[in-house]
Amino acid sequence: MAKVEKLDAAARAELGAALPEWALEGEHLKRTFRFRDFSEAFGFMARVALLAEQQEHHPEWFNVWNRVDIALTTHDADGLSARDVRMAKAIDGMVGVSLG
Ligand SMILES: C[C@H](O)[C@H](O)[C@H]1CNC2=NC(N)=NC(=O)C2=N1
Repeated sequence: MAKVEKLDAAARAELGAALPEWALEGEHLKRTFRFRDFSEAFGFMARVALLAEQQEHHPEWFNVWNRVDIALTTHDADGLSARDVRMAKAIDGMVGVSLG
């Protein structure tokens, strides 16, 4: 995979406004999601997994029962890139969508 450009300082400064639910921690964007139960949490993870395959960009994540912690970074950039911002926005767009 070709090297990917890291976000520059101006782009990083805009993250708080663009992604208010996400915390910028070093080279990761982090957000914790909570659901009614494990089934809903895992359903969400399945949807994010399909998104990750579409975008060829995969989250670092951790699940315990109804909680899913997601950390986004770009391994090919050794840091944050526009791919993480695009993925975070797409994940935000899924929240609240019925998991059936
Ligand atoms: C070849 C493949 O597309 C790359 O290795 C992709 C896969 N998923 C990835 N996911 C993340 N988070 N960062 C990457 O740099 C990355 N690279």
